[in-house]
Amino acid sequence: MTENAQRGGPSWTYTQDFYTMALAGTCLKVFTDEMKGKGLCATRAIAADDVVHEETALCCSQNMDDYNIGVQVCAFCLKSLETPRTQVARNAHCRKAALALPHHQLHMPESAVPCLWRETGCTDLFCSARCREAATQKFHWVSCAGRLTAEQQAARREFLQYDWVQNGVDFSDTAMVGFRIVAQVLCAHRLHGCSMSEGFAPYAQLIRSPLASFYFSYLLLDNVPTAASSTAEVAAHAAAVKASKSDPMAIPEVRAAYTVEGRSKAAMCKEGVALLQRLFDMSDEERSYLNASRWSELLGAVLLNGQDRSPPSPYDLHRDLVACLPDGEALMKEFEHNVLQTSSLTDAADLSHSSRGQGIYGVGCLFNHSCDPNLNVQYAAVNDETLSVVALRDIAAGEELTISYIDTSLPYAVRQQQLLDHYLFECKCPRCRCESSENKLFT
Ligand SMILES: C[S@@+](CC[C@H](N)C(=O)[O-])C[C@H]1O[C@@H](n2cnc3c(N)ncnc32)[C@H](O)[C@@H]1O
Repeated sequence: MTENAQRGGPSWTYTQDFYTMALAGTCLKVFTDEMKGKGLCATRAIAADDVVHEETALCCSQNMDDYNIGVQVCAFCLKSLETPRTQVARNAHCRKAALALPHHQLHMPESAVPCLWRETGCTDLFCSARCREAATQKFHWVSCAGRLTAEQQAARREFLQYDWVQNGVDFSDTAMVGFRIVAQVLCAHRLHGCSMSEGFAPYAQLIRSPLASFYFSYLLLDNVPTAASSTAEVAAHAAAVKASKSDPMAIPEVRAAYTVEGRSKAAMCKEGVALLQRLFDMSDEERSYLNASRWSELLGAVLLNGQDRSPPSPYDLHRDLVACLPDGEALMKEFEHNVLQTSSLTDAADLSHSSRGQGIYGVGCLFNHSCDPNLNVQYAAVNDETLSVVALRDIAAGEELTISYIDTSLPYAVRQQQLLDHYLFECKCPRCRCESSENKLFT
């Protein structure tokens, strides 16, 4: 164990074989850095716009709110199974309005393959028999609602309805990914005869931190000053950021928000894992492996490594298609105007709400952050759970490969705050170093 890990911080140790296999034939190489932990660099020169990496997810999962309201996606790859019409009807709460969608017949509906245990209560759908088979082998064998006893089903409902909002931060989507990872580990153990640690091995490579290390203070502060704010505000903000490094509770707003509830994060993890133990009817061996501290660490790993995995919206795809037809744009504008008149929606953009999810990528999560990244992550290239990473500019052999974890158009102070709160590090990329000295001159 590294010194860092002994102090409760993330461990930089990893299994070389895991990455040797995963990176074979790519232009990527793992390196370790004292500050950043593991990272990836280029083994050869890369040209702008080249696809640098493509990978399917170790695990991906629909966000809990969308799952609970029945937004239909493939339960394996998250591809949307809605038609533009069903999407409009759901978002506008109005089937009649959706029937007027111009040129709706242009949409070729995705097939929806039901779960093998639909007769006994599973409502999950898949986009193909192949996805159904992959899901069954990987996790669905143990988590399928149609295969659970009444007591397990009750625990499953409790898990889905559990209050995952803790101190103003919603952990439900993280819990949903964690749930799927636990199902994968148990499926490897029960169906494929692996030990619990073998089943967990791909996730043990991920940078870990207990949930208690995550504060999200930027989500709790209403008026985070920006670089454009007054100098005094920037100075006060900088002082607050500095204080928050050793003690986030030093920010009064954070302290206020964090003390309103009686339940601690540790209690949330304990209750969450107890639900999982009931839900999966775990044996003693499984319970001792998947205990509250591993669950907390797993949620931490998901928070640090989860990547947005939102399938393209069928409504957006349809609107773009219709816009290419004569009068198409005008037709769509008129349609949206009419929907807004007849529904409770106030913004046409709300019609596009498809489904959101998250993916965990074994190699993709090794890209470190820079506020001036040389790579861009694309999801829309393929309508499944594939991650595709493209070069934003020419990259020299040996250069570190970086993506941005946040919106790079944000001002320096806000970027630093978000990275610290969510990813637990201070960014010292060349752009931040430059802007930090400008800020010092300012104040
Ligand atoms: C998605 S992981 C990236 C891979 C990670 N370095 C590892 O060892 O597995 C995100 C974590 O990497 C570290 N990290 C990423 N970019 C960094 C940077 N620019 N400076 C310092 N630490 C960074 C932080 O600990 C962050 O929480």
